[in-house]
Amino acid sequence: MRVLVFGAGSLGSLLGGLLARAHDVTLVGRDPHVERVRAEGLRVTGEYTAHVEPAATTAVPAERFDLALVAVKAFDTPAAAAALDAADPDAVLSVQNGLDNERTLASALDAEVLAGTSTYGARLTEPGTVDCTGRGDVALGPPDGGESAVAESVGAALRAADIETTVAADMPRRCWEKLAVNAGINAVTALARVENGALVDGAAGEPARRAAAEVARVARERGIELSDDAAVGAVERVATATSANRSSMLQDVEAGERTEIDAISGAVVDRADAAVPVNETLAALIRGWERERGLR
Ligand SMILES: NC(=O)C1=CN([C@@H]2O[C@H](COP(=O)(O)OP(=O)(O)OC[C@H]3O[C@@H](n4cnc5c(N)ncnc54)[C@H](O)[C@@H]3O)[C@@H](O)[C@H]2O)C=CC1
Ligand SMILES: CC(C)(CO)C(=O)C(=O)O
Repeated sequence: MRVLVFGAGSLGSLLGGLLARAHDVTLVGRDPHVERVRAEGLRVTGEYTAHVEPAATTAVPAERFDLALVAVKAFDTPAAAAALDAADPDAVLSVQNGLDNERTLASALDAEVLAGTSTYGARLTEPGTVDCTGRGDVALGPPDGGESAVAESVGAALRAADIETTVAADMPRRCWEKLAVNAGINAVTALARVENGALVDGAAGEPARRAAAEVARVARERGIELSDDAAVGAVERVATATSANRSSMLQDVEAGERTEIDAISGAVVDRADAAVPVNETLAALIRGWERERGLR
């Protein structure tokens, strides 16, 4: 398969690096990472050990691709959609966090867009090197649920590269459950400056559980079957499994960079029929910090 990875940062480089063991992969990212991959190849360390030589570029080549895998931060999705037009991909898979990414991509591209969730942990440690900090899995399928031949063939391509993959007919529920996990963990850990494990039995766990229960309520308002217990249980399970992790939002705040708050807590607030006070508060605090820093 010819695969274009748009957003060769942490997750894009990990999945792109793994895919390059079985497919013809082109990474689209930024220098100095792209420059180093071109010169020395891409090293994958941590849970996997690999040295691969995918093509790497800072602009989407005007060539045909079977699959475009989108791994930019959610606020860069409109730019990704505009840039991907040049590559004319047959299928597009978003592995990003947050709601709306698939809709943004589908509205701009003449391709079958698949929803995806990834629980792999990835971190670019230096240009040319990505560390897999946790083996997880990718779930993918049509964004509105159901089955599709394209989803099956993309799933088979990921499995051929030894990426743990589930082709799922219930992506709407899975995306909302992942949203509950991110709404519960990300802003709380970023504001409290704690690792994910502090939410398991520490005082910061209470707002995390309340935020997740609000996501479940909003999901049900939108016709998705997600119980409070399932959403809260997912937060507890992920916080336990990733207890030593600093969430991506905590890392963004520590690096003084823009966060994905709009696509996570903000998306919950935007879709709620009634007040979601915990998510409203978390979104307002992180947005306030971003404004203060001139990031929005
Ligand atoms: N890193 C992880 O372990 C996980 C990340 N995710 C999600 O995956 C998405 C990506 O996350 P990360 O890889 O951590 O972010 P990242 O910031 O490390 O990677 C994104 C990359 O896209 C590049 N990029 C953005 N716009 C571009 C453009 N126009 N042209 C070329 N390159 C461009 C950036 O330079 C950056 O290197 C996010 O939605 C995140 O929430 C989900 C699960 C785990
Ligand atoms: C699952 C979790 C919370 C792991 O840290 C994550 O997706 C993130 O940090 O963005």
